[in-house]
Amino acid sequence: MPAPVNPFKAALNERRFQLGFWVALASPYAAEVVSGSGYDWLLIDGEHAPNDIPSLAAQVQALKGSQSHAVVRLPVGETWMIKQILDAGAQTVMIPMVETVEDAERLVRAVRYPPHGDRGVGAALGRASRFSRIGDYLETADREICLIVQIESRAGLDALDRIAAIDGIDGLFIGPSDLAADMGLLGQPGHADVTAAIRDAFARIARAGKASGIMTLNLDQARLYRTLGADFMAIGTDVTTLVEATTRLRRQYQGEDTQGPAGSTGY
Ligand SMILES: O=C(O)C(=O)C[C@H](O)[C@@H](O)CO
Repeated sequence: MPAPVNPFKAALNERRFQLGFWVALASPYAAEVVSGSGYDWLLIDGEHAPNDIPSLAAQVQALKGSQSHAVVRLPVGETWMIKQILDAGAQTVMIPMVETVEDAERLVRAVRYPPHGDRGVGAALGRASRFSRIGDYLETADREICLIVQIESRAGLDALDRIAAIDGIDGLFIGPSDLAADMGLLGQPGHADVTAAIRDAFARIARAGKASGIMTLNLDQARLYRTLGADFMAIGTDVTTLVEATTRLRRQYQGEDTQGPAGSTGY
């Protein structure tokens, strides 16, 4: 019995658009609630949400059986974190702030078993192999692991072509908020200069034959990103949606203006 097929990786390889949503409440219960909302993937945020490996793993488990694939964003691309979250059953990991070819090549090695990488062998203890019930896991795991790197600085953009060319990098996710900040446009991810940089990045990623990812809380921006070539895109977060919905309900009951923004727009 081989490692489970990674439907998200298969979709990216076939350029079938994948609609996503950000999960940052750091709760398996909340992740399971969102997993019934029809998104192709859910970003389980280990960078900006109060998560650790156990809580990230619990949210991966909470998505099992739903149509939403777990994309786990680690806080940094530490080998030990990658090893543990893959052994816990995550099949798709996203690493923030990748800026060099060397970093990207190290990440590829971290998600692959020898001789093609240096992922530690211990999945027999983990959920990834169904606790050793998948007898062929070691031989079949690599092909079902999906590695996404975030390009979200001018240095990352400078190295983008060489990073995209690396075998084993499946997708490149442009982080508009951090890219805007690095461009001197803190809090303005929708600025025209940021959008121009994203347009160029998407074109270069496509030329490399890789998948482009992004996120936005603005639906008009989302439709623009789709026309620019986004292959996987998150269009909201659990936290901001909860703030907006709960605030709007109170205002409606109290007869207040419900048009005003309820939460942050600079994300
Ligand atoms: O830079 C970005 O934009 C991202 O990487 C997404 C944000 O980190 C996400 O937390 C939304 O604010």
